Amino acid sequence: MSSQNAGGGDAILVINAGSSSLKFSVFRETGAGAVQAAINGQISGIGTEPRFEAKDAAKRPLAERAWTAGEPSDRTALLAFLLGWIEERLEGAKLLAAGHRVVHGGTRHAAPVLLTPAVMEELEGFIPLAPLHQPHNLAAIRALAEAHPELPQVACFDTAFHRGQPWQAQMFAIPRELTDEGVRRYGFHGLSYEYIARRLPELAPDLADGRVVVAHLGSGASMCAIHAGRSVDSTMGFTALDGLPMGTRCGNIDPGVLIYLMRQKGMGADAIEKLLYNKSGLLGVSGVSNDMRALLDSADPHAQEAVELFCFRIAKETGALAASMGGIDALVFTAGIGERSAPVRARVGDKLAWLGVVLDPAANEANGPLISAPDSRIPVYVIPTDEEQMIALHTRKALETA
Ligand SMILES: Nc1ncnc2c1ncn2[C@@H]1O[C@H](COP(=O)(O)OP(=O)(O)O)[C@@H](O)[C@H]1O
Ligand SMILES: CC(=O)OP(=O)(O)O
Ligand SMILES: [Mg+2]
Repeated sequence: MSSQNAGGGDAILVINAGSSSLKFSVFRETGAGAVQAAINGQISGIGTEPRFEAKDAAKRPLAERAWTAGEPSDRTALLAFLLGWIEERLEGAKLLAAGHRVVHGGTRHAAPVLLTPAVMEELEGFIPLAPLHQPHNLAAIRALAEAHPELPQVACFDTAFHRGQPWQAQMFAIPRELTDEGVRRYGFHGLSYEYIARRLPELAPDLADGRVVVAHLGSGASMCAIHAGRSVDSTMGFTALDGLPMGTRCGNIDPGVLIYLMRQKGMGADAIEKLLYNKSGLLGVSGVSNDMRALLDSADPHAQEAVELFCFRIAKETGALAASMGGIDALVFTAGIGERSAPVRARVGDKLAWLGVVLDPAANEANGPLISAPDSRIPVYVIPTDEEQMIALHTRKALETA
């Protein structure tokens, strides 16, 4: 890409490559290490009907495109299109680096890292631990390195924010050799939690040292116990399958079920992986959809059961995470469902009445930020997450310290 700086501030490209989408942002430096998003966009429907859209900082549409059946639309072709589009849009501004969300960083990476071939090789080793995410994260890095070998690239890990958890939260009760080789609880969605941990004290300064349960409810869903800005426990474990039921993932499950599937159903690892990652969760329970909006609109009793199970498990995990911290001073909802679904938040709120949670229905309908009533024992917030901004800030910092 161009090394000419034609004004507008140097740029950082952020890529969040998911299982069926490729989200991206272009951030511009605004001085003193600060960054501001200039473009946000995504290619969604990868593997089915890819669609590209991009918006400017004021959320005005910049471009849209769909791919017709005959056109090449595999990941490589889509990424090449995306990079070409971004390059044109940079209009000569200097691209400093690309920052990527990489879901699994193993035990070693407690901070973002500048990518080298050796680090890439290490990260490849985590593909079996995050089959829905890690291969796509790394493919985007590789494609970009091929097209622009000189461009510094930084990996920002979903696991990093959780690396400081107490050992009890990280350990499974299995033979120690397995723990030592890395079979432990890692936790995910760390970039989102880190963003919330920074943002919440701006809204509520007295919560800076508090015990906060954050519910990240997107198509992947998890919850985190944050005490004084640090992760102390989370619902996701070794992989992003654990914890809450999700769009298509099962969440917490008795490992005896897996043995049953192997013995009684003759299922192998690939079939079990597909069942638990792609066919379970809201989709599996409802038989209708993995999309919360469709379930809330459906009269099908199984759709209603899926919603109820989701809310039940969120309430249950809130209690567990509060116990991990010895109490709870606030509850925060974030990500797709957490930010936009008043009915889900209302149901969870009802189930936490024992804790003294009382929501303000009008504030909840308006998506917050404060959605609890004045007489609620703890405040409840809705805070839109911004993983991309966290990645841009980390990438900027990694360049400075490199
Ligand atoms: N208004 C809404 N009401 C309920 N659920 C919603 C709403 N808008 C989005 N969602 C849900 O949010 C999910 C996507 O959340 P998001 O955080 O963008 O997920 P991800 O980044 O994991 O793809 C969708 O699957 C959809 O179910
Ligand atoms: C880790 C994870 O589940 O990510 P996502 O929510 O993007 O699927
Ligand atoms: Mg997400």
